[in-house]
Amino acid sequence: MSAQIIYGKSISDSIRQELLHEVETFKSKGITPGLVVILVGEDPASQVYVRNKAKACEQLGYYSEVVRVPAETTQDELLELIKKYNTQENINGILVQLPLPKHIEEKAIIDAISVEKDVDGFHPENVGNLMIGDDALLPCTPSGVIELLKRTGNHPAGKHAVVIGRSNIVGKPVAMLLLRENATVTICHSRTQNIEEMARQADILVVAVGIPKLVKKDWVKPGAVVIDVGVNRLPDGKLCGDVDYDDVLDVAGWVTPVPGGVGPMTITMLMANTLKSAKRAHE
Ligand SMILES: Nc1nc(=O)c2c([nH]1)NC[C@@H]1CN(c3ccc(C(=O)N[C@@H](CCC(=O)O)C(=O)O)cc3)C=[N+]21
Repeated sequence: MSAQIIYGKSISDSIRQELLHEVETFKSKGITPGLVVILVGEDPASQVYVRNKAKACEQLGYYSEVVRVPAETTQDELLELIKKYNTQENINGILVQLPLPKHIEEKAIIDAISVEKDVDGFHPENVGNLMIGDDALLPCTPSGVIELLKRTGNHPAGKHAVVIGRSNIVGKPVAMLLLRENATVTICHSRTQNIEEMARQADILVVAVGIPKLVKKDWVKPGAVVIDVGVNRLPDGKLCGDVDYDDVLDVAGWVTPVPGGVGPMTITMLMANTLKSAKRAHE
């Protein structure tokens, strides 16, 4: 038996098609969603993502700006830039690409982005609303994971979901969203004992730790859904996940590839958030 592959790229394409219809209705009222992506410094991996985001904007007919500032930009200068976009009416979403250079405090930057334009869903008020279950801009990768599950018929309700990783960007929010979908959720991390055994309890296993090929077939319950959030650039330039894809293939029921799995969904959910923010701004 071999796992079914979850083609994030094609699921992402069909969501973009749905978004395109919505955008067209919206634009017929003379309103265009706008996104600004701010890139500090020249990290080559970030360049690729930023390019993909700009491409998605073009595809959907959004207004988009990419602002590139040098790595030496001060925190105050960056805060000024954010303030400008906070008040600029043609901009509905502000994304400051992370990680930032060490002399800039990420928290100060995230806090400065207006809650309404926080399309990453990283602002404390959006995080709080996610936790409470109120309406919020949800973080893109976690909501992409939920979409992948639902659109392949793998509804989380009643399932045991095990999340490996506890970052603010993926692990914690994806656990919260799974809980909201009525899964029973376990969060594992670097200090978890018997992590392999924990993972093997999962009906849905979400891995977001940034360790290439950490998860082997012994970690996977037969038939489980394995969602690989890892994006690790290997020395040869190739992209690889946190899951040993070839190894788990004959044990898992479902598995996401890297690339072509969660990555494209992240950008699509960013587009969905930007549209949501634009709609709210014109209510
Ligand atoms: N403020 C902020 N928000 C982010 O959402 C954010 C960020 N900072 N910093 C970096 C990470 C990483 N990230 C990815 C987005 C798309 C792909 C993606 O589309 N990946 C393609 C392949 C791309 C390639 O070939 O490199 C795939 O997996 O198929 C990957 C990674 C967003 N991030």
